[in-house]
Amino acid sequence: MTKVFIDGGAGTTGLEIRERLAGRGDITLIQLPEERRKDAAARAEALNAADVVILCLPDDAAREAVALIENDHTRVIDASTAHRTAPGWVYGFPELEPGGREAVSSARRVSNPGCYPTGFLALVRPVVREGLLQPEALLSVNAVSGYSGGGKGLIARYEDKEDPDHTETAFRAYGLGLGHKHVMEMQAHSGLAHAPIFFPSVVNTYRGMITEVPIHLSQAGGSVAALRDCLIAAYEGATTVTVNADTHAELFVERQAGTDRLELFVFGDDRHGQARLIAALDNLGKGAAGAAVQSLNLMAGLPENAGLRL
Ligand SMILES: NC(=O)C1=CN([C@@H]2O[C@H](COP(=O)(O)OP(=O)(O)OC[C@H]3O[C@@H](n4cnc5c(N)ncnc54)[C@H](OP(=O)(O)O)[C@@H]3O)[C@@H](O)[C@H]2O)C=CC1
Ligand SMILES: CC(=O)N[C@@H](CCC(=O)OP(=O)(O)O)C(=O)O
Repeated sequence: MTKVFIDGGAGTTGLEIRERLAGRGDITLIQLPEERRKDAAARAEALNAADVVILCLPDDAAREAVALIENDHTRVIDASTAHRTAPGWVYGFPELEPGGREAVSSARRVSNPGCYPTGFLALVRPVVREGLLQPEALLSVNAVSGYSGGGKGLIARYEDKEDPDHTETAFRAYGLGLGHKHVMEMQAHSGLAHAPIFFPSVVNTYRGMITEVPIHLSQAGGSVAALRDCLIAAYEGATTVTVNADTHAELFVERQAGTDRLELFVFGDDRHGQARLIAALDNLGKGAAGAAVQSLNLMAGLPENAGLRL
């Protein structure tokens, strides 16, 4: 029986992870009473008693939680941005690189990928690795997220009419200063020499995400089929990542809402020399809780897809 403690278990991602672990006979959850869930001493005790801890905290609190671990036994999955490019941390995306599954299985410290980078990297990393796209390529990423992607604070902004920043707008672009916290992660794990230009946005729906990378075929593989074949080969045998060969799909942001799947598409036309690489996922699924539970399963030697919504 694997003992798991979710630090930040009352937050948006923490609650999603709890739902996926509920009723499982192979996991025991260590839980703190509501009044002690932010008490450093209580957290330290739970962090050190667990086999695996999952940090669903703001970045600074996640760093603090890691510092509170004083033994060699407790293994960590950090859902925050704090350690995604940090030395000594394994990137918790088992399908992304050959050997990724083994790396996560044996890791003591795993950083859970960001929701936007999950879609971007799934599309771009295999194409760079196989040499269809030069590392010097200059890319852009357009993405749209459900508002749960911003956690309790952003959920309140959309759902609580008393919130000072309440909005009912359908579409909101943000990160316009081009310094979004996910950009470094996207560059570091893609193998690109230059950071992509990132255009994130939020729509007035709770969950779901679409991430797109537009590409000129003259700098990427030469044909739509070459790009699609590259992705199909990269994810052969993967169960959470699939490549859909539909060339005329209409994509709704909620397409994978409520699932832990990551679905990839390559649209385009060789005659126009352009392609659109698109990923559909749930920001709270493969973009957060689903990925964390998948890593937990691998680290604990349990069936990789246990508890996942596939
Ligand atoms: N939402 C998403 O789609 C995704 C989120 N993430 C990342 O996951 C992490 C959690 O995000 P999310 O669940 O959305 O955020 P939430 O704001 O919904 O939840 C964070 C939780 O952490 C608690 N918390 C804050 N500080 C402390 C502390 N010092 N000790 C104990 N608990 C604390 C908060 O308490 P309180 O309830 O009192 O505020 C809250 O319950 C973040 O780093 C985020 O970037 C990653 C990918 C996707
Ligand atoms: C809609 C929205 O606000 N999304 C969040 C990203 C959510 C997420 O992925 O959190 P991590 O940074 O831990 O990966 C944002 O852009 O900051």
